[in-house]
Amino acid sequence: MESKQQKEYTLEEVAQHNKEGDVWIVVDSRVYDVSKFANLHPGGAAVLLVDTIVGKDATEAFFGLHRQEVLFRPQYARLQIGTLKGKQPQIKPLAADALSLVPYAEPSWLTPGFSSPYYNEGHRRFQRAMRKLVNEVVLPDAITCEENGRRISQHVVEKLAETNIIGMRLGPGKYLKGRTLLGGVITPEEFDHFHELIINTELARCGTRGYMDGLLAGDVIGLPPVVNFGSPELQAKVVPDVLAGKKFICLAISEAFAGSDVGGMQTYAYKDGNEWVISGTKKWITNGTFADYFTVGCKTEGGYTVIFVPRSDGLSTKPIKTAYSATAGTAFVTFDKVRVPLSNTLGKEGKGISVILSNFNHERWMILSTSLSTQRLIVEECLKWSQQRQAFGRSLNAQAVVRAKLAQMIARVESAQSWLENVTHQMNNMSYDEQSEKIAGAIALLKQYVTNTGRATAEDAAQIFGGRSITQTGMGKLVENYRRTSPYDAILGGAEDVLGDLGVRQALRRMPKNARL
Ligand code: HEM
Repeated sequence: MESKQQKEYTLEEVAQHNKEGDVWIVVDSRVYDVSKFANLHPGGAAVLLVDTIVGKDATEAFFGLHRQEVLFRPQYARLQIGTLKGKQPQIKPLAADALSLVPYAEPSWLTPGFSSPYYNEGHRRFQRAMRKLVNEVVLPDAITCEENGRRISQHVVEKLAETNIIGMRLGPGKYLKGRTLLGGVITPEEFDHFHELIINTELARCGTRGYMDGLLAGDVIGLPPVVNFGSPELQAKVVPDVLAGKKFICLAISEAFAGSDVGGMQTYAYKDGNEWVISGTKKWITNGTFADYFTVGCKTEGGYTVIFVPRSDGLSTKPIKTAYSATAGTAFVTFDKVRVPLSNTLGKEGKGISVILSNFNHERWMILSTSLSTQRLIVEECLKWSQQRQAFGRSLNAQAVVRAKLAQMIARVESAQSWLENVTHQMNNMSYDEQSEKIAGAIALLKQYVTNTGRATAEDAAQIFGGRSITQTGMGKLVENYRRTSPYDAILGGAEDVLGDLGVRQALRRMPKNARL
């Protein structure tokens, strides 16, 4: 906040204000009067009074200890009284839709001078609008909710509904017909999986993993079985309200008895007249604490069946404490003789496994694309930090060992991005069923690769950030969040090892019988 009245000062004038009760400092050519603030300073008053800081240009010390956003928070911006004579501040808040100029901070299609076969002008317009919306509406809520554990704010839900992001996150489909997408930057007919990839990428840049799931991930995985396998009557009753953000749905498959091995589910449904009666429990259900609807995997006579269950008497949810934020709404769900009409069956009775499996591909693709986006954010954090952090008399990136870590990080994120864009291109050109048959294995392998490399990058980032990587505020806050929560990506939607095996088994099934060296 540089107001017009602000004066210009020389370094000599600043130097006059160099004692307790009269403390001026310079950060990035901005002159601050921190005399009164000193006693409120979270880092203490004493650090502001040392010889090398008080009355001096403290830019280097400042950026060794604070993120630049500190300077732009209104309560701190108002401490600025002027600028250094003849100097212009170099660091300014970025526009809400700005791209980062740090190398590898953006995928190559967003890097000036680079081209891509996958994206057109519509994708670029869409990306800019998404970034703006995320920075202006989603990010402030993400930061607050990640910390206080409350569910996503209703005004954000309403914005996601108004822009039809809730619908778009399900992928291209009939439910988008006639809708205005992101203020009309593209038409529903243009919408493809690359737009959806952009949504995932931009949302994940908040760097708040619990909130990323709290951001209605339940809708993304719970609604497709209704859309793809529900009766027209059920769809008419459920889909519009969920897309409008008036109701929330979640996917209830995993149990304490069965996680990645869905065949081990024990929740049981039997028929009584024209109703299902459901009993059992579900665990780790994302958004379950606040969901109105549950898409439930049940054991039934002769197989498994997926059933749509509204919240009702007999269905109870309680929060599960996890290592990430309670904003995700992770729940333990209990069904105590819950009754729903037989017409709530999703897909064919006894054929629920194929409903669940076909849903998994999109879920895994969503998780890995958000995970990769945050992995890239961490690469950007490390590139910036290793440049600004001075240790042993020089920047961290002057150390070969740090550059070697950066090399690995960049290579991991870039290789995964190329693979992801290839897979996304295949999704654009295959039906839902074809995707299950042909690229379920590739998606599983790619998810294994992204989550495995993600954790390696989280560990490397922790070495680069040192103690800052274990604090939830300040310089290392994004690294801390990612390092704590990247293991989620390696588990949710199928454990990493299981997915690797699935990918190889699918390849082995397709091996020509006569393949020989
Ligand atoms: C305009 C001037 C300044 C403002 C508004 C400011 C504000 C803050 C804030 C908000 C924090 C909490 C951590 C965070 O949110 O990042 C903090 C921490 C800190 N500040 Fe400042 N600060 C200023 C100048 C300085 C200077 C010149 C020094 C010089 C050494 C300094 C040293 C520290 C230290 C040591 C911490 C604790 C860091 C940590 O826990 O890792 N601050 N400051």
